Amino acid sequence: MASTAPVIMRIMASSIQTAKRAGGIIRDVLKKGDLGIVDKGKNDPQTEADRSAQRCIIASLTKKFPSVKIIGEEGGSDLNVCDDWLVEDSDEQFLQQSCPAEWRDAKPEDFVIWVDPLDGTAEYTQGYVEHVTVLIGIAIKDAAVGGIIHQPFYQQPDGQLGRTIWGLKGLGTGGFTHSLAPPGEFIITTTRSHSNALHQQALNAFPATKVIKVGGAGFKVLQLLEGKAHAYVFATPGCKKWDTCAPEAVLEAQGGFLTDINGEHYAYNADVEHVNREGVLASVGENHSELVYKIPRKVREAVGV
Ligand SMILES: Nc1ncnc2c1ncn2[C@@H]1O[C@H](COP(=O)(O)O)[C@@H](O)[C@H]1OP(=O)(O)O
Ligand SMILES: [Mg+2]
Ligand SMILES: [Mg+2]
Ligand SMILES: [Mg+2]
Repeated sequence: MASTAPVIMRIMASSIQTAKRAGGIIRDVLKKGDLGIVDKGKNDPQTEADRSAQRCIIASLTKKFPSVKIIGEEGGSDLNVCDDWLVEDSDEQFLQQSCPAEWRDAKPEDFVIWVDPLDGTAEYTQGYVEHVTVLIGIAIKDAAVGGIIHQPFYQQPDGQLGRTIWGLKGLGTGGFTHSLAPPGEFIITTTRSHSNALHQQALNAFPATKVIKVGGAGFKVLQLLEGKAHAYVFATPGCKKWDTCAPEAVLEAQGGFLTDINGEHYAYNADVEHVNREGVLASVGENHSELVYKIPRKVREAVGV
């Protein structure tokens, strides 16, 4: 079954296992205590966990899918990794499912895999480890189609650490229980470490009953999926394609939307600009275009300039 399954199914099944392994690396670096922090820019740290998790993911997926384009947040990585970091297996349960017809004939050269080995690095370095996710997003041509969101520090009821959420458009989602956000309230989830005056103006335009400030694009989308918030607002550039590809695919496989603040989808082919210049607006799906028009036009015009 595994070797004959369509490419999208094999990439998803390998990415699920690889994201779990990367999560283990992220826990190990924290346990050892030497984070090896490097500043890539303002409010833009990188740690040994970002570097090592990326090497694990890109080496594993490159070996399995040599003709698929893979773009990782941390740039070119040394792919000569120890066997322990080379993930060869696939999620067999995922492979039992049938591939949506629309993706069955996609060829390796149609794909781009967008890798954020550790989303929420600022929070990781500050001890908010529950905000951290590993994101593997799978695009076919321009569209974010599949995604893995792995939470290395999620505490399972049996005490085990880590859970893995997946979504594939046309198939659905797995790894979590979907809940609706409370009716009669309007809860916004937004950045805790990358705010500015313009972003604050956009937030002020919404009649929010509560604003939750947490780190990471992956964690904020999980809050939408689990009914803890109605909308995710980020009205400033700063997020990149590897931050939004996996969250967009998972959220939209569950009926939500993730777009820029004008309501347009980003394109995820290999030639796009990495920065999401027009910000991020995500919602559980009931009223996405209404949310777009809540943001004052002046604010929308100023974002990305
Ligand atoms: N100004 C920025 N510079 C670098 N990365 C950013 C910036 N703004 C957002 N990001 C990335 O988008 C994620 C979500 O943003 P926020 O938590 O502020 O809502 C961040 O965790 C970070 O990803 P990463 O942690 O992978 O570098
Ligand atoms: Mg980063
Ligand atoms: Mg990120
Ligand atoms: Mg990152």
